[in-house]
Amino acid sequence: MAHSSLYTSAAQKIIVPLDVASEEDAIATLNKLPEVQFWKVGLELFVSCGPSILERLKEQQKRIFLDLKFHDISNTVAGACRAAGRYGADLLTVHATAGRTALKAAVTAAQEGAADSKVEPPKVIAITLLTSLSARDLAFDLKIPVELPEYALQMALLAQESGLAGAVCSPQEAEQLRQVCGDDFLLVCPGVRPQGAAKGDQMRSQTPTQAIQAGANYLVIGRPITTAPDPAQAFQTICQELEGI
Ligand SMILES: O=c1ccn([C@@H]2O[C@H](COP(=O)(O)O)[C@@H](O)[C@H]2O)c(=O)[nH]1
Repeated sequence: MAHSSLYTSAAQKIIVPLDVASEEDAIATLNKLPEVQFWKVGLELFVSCGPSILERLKEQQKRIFLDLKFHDISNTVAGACRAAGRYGADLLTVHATAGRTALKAAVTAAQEGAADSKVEPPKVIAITLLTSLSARDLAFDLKIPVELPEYALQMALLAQESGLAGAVCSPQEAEQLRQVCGDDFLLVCPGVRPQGAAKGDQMRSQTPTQAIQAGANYLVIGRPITTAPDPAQAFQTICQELEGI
């Protein structure tokens, strides 16, 4: 059986970030990983080369997670989401800590932007707590006197109450968020590491199998794939792991 049909359902759950600084490098990454259907464009690439990379992805019928993590006053978040809504991305991020008014404004504005350019609106999802932060960081540096799982849950509930479609959380919090927020709330999990892979700056990681079993809809997996000696093989190995669940 061809790899493309064997790994289709698992492949659709994996979002690979294009964490590179030029459109040329992004296209080179795309070409190395033709099986990847869902790509993430984040701050490094978008700030480096602007929205033209989104056009390149759409030309190839790829799905797009526009991970710009807006965090500002509500008027500014709304303006950014209106502009981002015009690109036809599938997912768009804002920080939950922008607050209820900004979150509500983000959803409305993303829909307005999409209507302007006659595309489907992106699903707006909230960052609960960056996966690079530990319980220690939360308590001692951010001075937030709440246990980390409870904090992530409260941020997800704030997002849900504000009309967002889902949240970004670590796989370690996914099970609780799935139980409380229900099956219709999207859970997108970065911080996913195959067994034995380097964690880098990810502080709350789990394996692909653990993340899916905990209730994640999508896994964001970057460096374990993109910096592997054979990225296509690394992607395929993760797909095989997920097909075996
Ligand atoms: O809490 C968050 C939110 C976003 N990310 C993004 O996911 C990828 C993870 O890349 P790896 O190479 O697999 O670590 C990266 O683009 C982050 O910006 C996150 O890690 N945590």
